[in-house]
Amino acid sequence: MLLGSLCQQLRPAWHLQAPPSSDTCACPFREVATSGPLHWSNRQQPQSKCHKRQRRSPGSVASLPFTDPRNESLITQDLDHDDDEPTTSHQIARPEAGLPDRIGFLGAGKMGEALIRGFLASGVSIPSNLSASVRNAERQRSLSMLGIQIFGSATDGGAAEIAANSDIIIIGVKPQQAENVLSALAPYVRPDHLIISIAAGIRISSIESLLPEATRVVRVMPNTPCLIREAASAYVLGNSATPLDASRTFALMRSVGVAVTVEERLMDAVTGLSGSGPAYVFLMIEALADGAVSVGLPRDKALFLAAQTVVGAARMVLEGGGNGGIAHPALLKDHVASPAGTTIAGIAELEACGVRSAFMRAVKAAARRSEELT
Ligand SMILES: NC(=O)C1=CN([C@@H]2O[C@H](COP(=O)(O)OP(=O)(O)OC[C@H]3O[C@@H](n4cnc5c(N)ncnc54)[C@H](O)[C@@H]3O)[C@@H](O)[C@H]2O)C=CC1
Ligand SMILES: O=C(O)[C@@H]1CCC=N1
Repeated sequence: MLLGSLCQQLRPAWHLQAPPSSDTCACPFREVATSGPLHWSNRQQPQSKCHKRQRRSPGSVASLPFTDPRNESLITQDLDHDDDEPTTSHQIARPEAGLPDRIGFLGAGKMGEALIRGFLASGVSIPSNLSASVRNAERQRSLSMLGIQIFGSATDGGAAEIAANSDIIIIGVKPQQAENVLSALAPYVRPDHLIISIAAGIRISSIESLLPEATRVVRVMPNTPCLIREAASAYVLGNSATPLDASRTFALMRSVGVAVTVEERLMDAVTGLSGSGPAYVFLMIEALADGAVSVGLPRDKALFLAAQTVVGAARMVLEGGGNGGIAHPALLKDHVASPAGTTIAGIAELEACGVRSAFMRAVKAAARRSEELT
């Protein structure tokens, strides 16, 4: 109720778009909802979809004065991702064959495994359509427990096996290993392959220069919450990637979280923010819990409350803007801080420690490092 009244006060300044007046949504996404060729599903597709289905809004505060990226993506891309629906048989189609895409990983470490587990959990793929080229014997054993096909090192025959058994090939090695692995892959790349690189810093032009002419390449920056289907990913198309490749990439990444398109010059910024960001937040959660432990809270309860506080606050930003929009965090912050209260005392300490500047510097430093990896 308090949030609602704040919204009323601030709506003229912050809320630019009037919501649809009835339950019948006229958004453009409705038009494309049934037209996408991408889903190979034995479930009946919904009759219509619109942006209203993306998030349930628990209240409204005030939307930021820009287009919500969730709507932008969903208007041009087709993927049904409803948390209430079962998550099976929702694989991405290989349009030429009318079959699900087979996805092969060249390198499947922490990020590759997070993607594999996320794809399996979402139902966007099934074990028999997934494979990985894995160098390390212990990882081969642990990944084979997922039921996916395992091949050896990419530079020792694995790349050929992955190419022969995949429609989409994900480059999942460290940036420093990408050149060797791409060179090993190059002789086996077919025109129908889609190559997705998740390597930080490695430019599309570098990838394309190592592969046959007109290879279809997409660069993606995911993050580890793919594992629990809460990723924030960004992607950019290479010169020969088709609109269908964009849709397949979007469908894959949307199945494990949210995904937006950006220009390639912004991929370093994305890497510094959402690629590396989970680590900043883990550190923040640990530090919040440490603070609570230092004033007497048991460790387990401190961690639990700290993590849920971050989840709750993030969801208020994502869902509190009304009509599915994003709320301004400053407004939400003001609403927690009472005059002469506890919160403003805590905030004064954070400001004295330069916490804003520290977060800004962290993102900038990580983005700079991404630039250096080129
Ligand atoms: N870890 C993260 O949060 C994120 C990582 N990335 C990117 O994902 C890529 C992988 O990162 P991580 O998973 O963290 O690293 P990782 O070191 O855990 O995984 C890389 C894997 O590639 C394997 N590998 C190396 N050479 C190989 C070869 N010739 N054949 C087969 N496998 C080989 C390694 O044994 C290892 O298991 C990097 O390029 C990174 O920039 C992108 C977004 C987030
Ligand atoms: O730390 C790294 O280099 C990778 C890229 C983004 C997140 N982790």
